[in-house]
Amino acid sequence: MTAVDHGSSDLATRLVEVRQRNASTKRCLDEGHAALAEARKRVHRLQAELSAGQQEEGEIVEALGGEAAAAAAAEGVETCTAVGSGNGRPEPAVQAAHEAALADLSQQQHHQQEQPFAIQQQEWQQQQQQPMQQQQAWQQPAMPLPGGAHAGYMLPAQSVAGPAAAKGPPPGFAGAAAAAVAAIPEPEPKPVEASPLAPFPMPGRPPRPPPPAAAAPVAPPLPLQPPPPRQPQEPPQQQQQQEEQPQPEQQPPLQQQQQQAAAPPPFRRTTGPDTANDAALAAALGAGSDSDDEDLSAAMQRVRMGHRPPAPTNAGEGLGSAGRGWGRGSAAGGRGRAPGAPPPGPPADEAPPVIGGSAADFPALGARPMSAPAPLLPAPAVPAPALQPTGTANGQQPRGWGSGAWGSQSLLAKLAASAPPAPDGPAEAQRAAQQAAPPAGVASVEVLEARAGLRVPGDATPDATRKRQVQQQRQTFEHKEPSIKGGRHTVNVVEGLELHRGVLTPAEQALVVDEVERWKALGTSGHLRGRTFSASKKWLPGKGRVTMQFGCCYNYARDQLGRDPGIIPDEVVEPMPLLLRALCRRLTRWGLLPAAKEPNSAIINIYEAGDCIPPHVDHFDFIRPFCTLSLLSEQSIMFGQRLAPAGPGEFVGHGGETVLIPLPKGSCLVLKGHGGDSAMHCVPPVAERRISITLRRMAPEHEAAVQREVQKLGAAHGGRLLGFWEQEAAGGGGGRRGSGSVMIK
Ligand SMILES: O=C(O)CCC(=O)C(=O)O
Ligand SMILES: [Fe+2]
Repeated sequence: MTAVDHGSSDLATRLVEVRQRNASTKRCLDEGHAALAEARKRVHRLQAELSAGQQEEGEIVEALGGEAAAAAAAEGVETCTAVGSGNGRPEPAVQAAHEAALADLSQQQHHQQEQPFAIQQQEWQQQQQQPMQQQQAWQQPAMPLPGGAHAGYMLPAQSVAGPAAAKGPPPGFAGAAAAAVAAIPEPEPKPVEASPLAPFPMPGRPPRPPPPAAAAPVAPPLPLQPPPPRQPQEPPQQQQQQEEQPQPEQQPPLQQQQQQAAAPPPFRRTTGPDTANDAALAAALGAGSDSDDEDLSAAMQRVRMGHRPPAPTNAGEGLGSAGRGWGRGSAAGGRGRAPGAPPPGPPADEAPPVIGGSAADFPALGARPMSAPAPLLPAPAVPAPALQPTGTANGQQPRGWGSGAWGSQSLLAKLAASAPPAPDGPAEAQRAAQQAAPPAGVASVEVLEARAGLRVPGDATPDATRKRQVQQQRQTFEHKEPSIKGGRHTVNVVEGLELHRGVLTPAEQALVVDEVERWKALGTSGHLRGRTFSASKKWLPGKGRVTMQFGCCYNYARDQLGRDPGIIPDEVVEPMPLLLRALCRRLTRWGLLPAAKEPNSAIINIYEAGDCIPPHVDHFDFIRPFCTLSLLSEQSIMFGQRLAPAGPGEFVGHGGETVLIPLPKGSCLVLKGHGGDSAMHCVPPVAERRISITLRRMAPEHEAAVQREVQKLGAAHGGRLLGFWEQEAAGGGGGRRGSGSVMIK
């Protein structure tokens, strides 16, 4: 055989080998695809099953009525009292019966609400006498927590250290297929078509005997303990995997325990400074006079003199000046009370009783329109502020409300363009800020923020410094529980949550609160478009949560017109005010949210003492991550794999387990991962007035639909829609009662 023969035979052998290997790889790939398809199908099936279960559950609970359901829950019956939830789809007759029952409740609520609570207390006391490690954990939260048994404790404001464990392949797959499947991102949690975990989604539970803890009294009281002081710098943490094999519980470090025992700093009040009017600023900036302070002042003055409704007397009050966030009542609400502690909220003689209940009970946005949408007026003889062409934000300009038709883009573009680079240290920050200082005549990001009403004029703290300070305080959380899916898995209920403190300084909080109060006054007097503003009927004390939504209309529950929970594009609401857009821009500029996910919608919740928001998972019409900002008082948000109302203003977790995270004033809680996708959350009755601003970005298809409707409405009137703040800035007196909006060609 010649050398050439040898060569070609080697090649032939190699060819066979390579072909075999390729065939094998292809087989694995096919297997991977098949496994993926199966997994997707399974997820879809489970979600459909869940949706159907929720619906059935809602109907049963609806039929039972709030009180009976609460009693059932207190008796350990597995029930999720999503009374009247959108998933429940109550028939009109059932709905009417429910309304009547609730009306009765409003007459007799005092007596009726005592019963479930009494039952719970009794059971709780009985349970206290049982020497269970689990209960000791509740009583002694600062002590080491037993594995998986620490129910309902106040989650220490503590970062979770440690790298995320590598996510192993799902059981049953091996080799390349397993790797392929393991590498697949979690399927989009969208496919629940009927009502994906919408309003107060009480996810259905597979039929199985209740776990031992479920039969226990639902009220594992939480210890009243102050949240620990802010931690100094903490390195960024990797996300925890959602479900892991059981691991030994981590014991809180001694230092942290001591910090928890420390008394909170005194609560102080200040009066917020008057706010600059963002509308006037936007108009002036939009007209190209971004450095013309005279124009700005004149426009602001015009707004203040002519079009500003009287602010409520409490506007701007109640802000802790220290910004440290240890407000009173951080452990208030829900099942998070210490044994023997009084119910949450203000003293009994001034606190209205809270009735737990349905989506419809709470002033759920869009649950039912409180008033007919404001009629459109013909185009007024008001000159439109000349708006600049849209700019780019961090290179990725969100579409929708942020662009064109609804307002000045120029300010936001400048905000983004003038953002200083990320610094590495304090000196670096200063240098970076100086280097990034815009040339003469170009407004800096600090100035632009001030013009948007977000930053106090004269506050020259470099944006880069603020960004670094906030980033250094990022906190992540861990609370592992046995997975409700069963098996040996545990789940970190709060995986993916991030708490960022100091996103707004106390003075900035005052600015924002002042604006929110002003918007509320506009809404109360009927000056905001359609369903932008939604107030409680107030026929049930304690349910007076006022809500305002900007950017899109969102149905928490099925509405009177039979529309499902989710974004309702044809209910056009006010666009995002400039202040909120500047705030969203800050969040992306500082890296709290990805630039591509900059929020374009907002829901503002104004809680009076005793108000709450029932358990829910935010609708998947909004993408993750999203976030919620806290103002006025520090209150706690509760998370759990499954949460359900268990009595008046009482929420209980699956097996009694809940996690409370105190939300300091000026902080921003980012929700994603398990904490944003799967775990439920609620805000138990608040002890003090609180405002939260939930900022979310619509999924692209919804954003497009909303935009279409806005344009359609504009075109139908031969112009385009202006937001209320644009009208104010235009000096057109927007906010004429009933108008809600004007058209400007
Ligand atoms: O008030 C909060 O912090 C939470 C609000 C919330 O969960 C929501 O708007 O979906
Ligand atoms: Fe929420």
